Amino acid sequence: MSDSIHLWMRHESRETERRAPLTPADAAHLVAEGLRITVEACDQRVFPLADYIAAGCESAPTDSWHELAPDDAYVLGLKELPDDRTPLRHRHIYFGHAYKGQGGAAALLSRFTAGGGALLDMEYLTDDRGRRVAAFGYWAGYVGAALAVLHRRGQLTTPLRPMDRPALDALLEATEAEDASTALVIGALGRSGRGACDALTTAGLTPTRWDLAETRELDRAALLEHHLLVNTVLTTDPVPPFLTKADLDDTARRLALVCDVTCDVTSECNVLPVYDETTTWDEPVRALRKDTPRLDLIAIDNLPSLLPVEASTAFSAELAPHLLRLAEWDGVWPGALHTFETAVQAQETRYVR
Ligand SMILES: NC(=O)c1ccc[n+]([C@@H]2O[C@H](COP(=O)([O-])OP(=O)(O)OC[C@H]3O[C@@H](n4cnc5c(N)ncnc54)[C@H](O)[C@@H]3O)[C@@H](O)[C@H]2O)c1
Repeated sequence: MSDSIHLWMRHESRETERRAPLTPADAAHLVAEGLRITVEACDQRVFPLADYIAAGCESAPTDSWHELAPDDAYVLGLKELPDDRTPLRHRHIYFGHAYKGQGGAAALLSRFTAGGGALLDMEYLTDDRGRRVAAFGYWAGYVGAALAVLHRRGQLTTPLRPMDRPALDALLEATEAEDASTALVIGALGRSGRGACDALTTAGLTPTRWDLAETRELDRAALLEHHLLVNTVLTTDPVPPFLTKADLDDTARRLALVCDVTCDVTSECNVLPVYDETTTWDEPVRALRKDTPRLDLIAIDNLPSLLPVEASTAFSAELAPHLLRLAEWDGVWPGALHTFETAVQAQETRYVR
């Protein structure tokens, strides 16, 4: 039984974030297994609060975890916490983006150290073979590639709004005639890569698929021959960049659009160090070069939110079995805590030096 575990699913502070890490159906299963689950009200969440209450969860006001969540509750979320610099005393399960030298990482880790809490980062919940157990990658890749295709076909309407897969597929299929674009997906064997390839296939294209083997010795000329590049690489070690500013100025390149699903913009591991800022739902496309020839960028870091039901349902199904194992503190959890503690130690060592 897991009756000592209290999960507190918080409100997401990003207005565009409609996903949830746990669906009402999976919450019902966890409650039946003895977990206590509190769900904060969240206007934009795709699943109504009433569905969680019907599933046996308790409710709490928006953003109330600071004051109301007991110290031993696990605060569950997806994206960033409000940036208010308060010390963090709980164990938080979410995507912290704090271990790869990203902007704001040191400040976030310091908040945990100050409050005595811990980050159990969803990106670092891994199995015995080091593979992530729960990820949104597939739908990120799917949506990213779909947006790229629609932009190339002049069919991308802004601002972007969440939809469901049948509606997105209908757009891709309706615009397929006469599109002779060549598309390259790098990281094609991963989750996002598979999603990207599936969307491109739905759109009637046949993507070139590169993964580790094909980039070991990067064929830059072949890369620049494609009209569209979708980057879905996940690397934790710095590698030589796939694109440089010199490539952007290459007048012979055919490459006209880059969709960076990875969005590791401020990280040391960024394989596309040719831009500094992600793009948004309001302005999803930015020109990196206006001529020589034109090169556009799509780099949206919350792509799966555009298909919130499909993305949440897939993610929750992967995560829920691991939440059940919090009580025994086995499986993915000790490793996630160790990763956090290692990051904190590394930060403290840097400060001492
Ligand atoms: N933009 C978004 O909204 C969004 C959402 C979810 C995930 N992501 C990001 O997408 C990225 C991919 O996630 P994933 O779940 O697909 O990861 P994954 O581990 O499933 O796949 C990554 C792939 O990259 C390949 N790879 C690693 N280094 C490579 C290299 N040097 N050359 C070629 N291929 C290489 C791996 O072999 C693997 O197949 C991550 O950085 C993740 O954070 C972005």
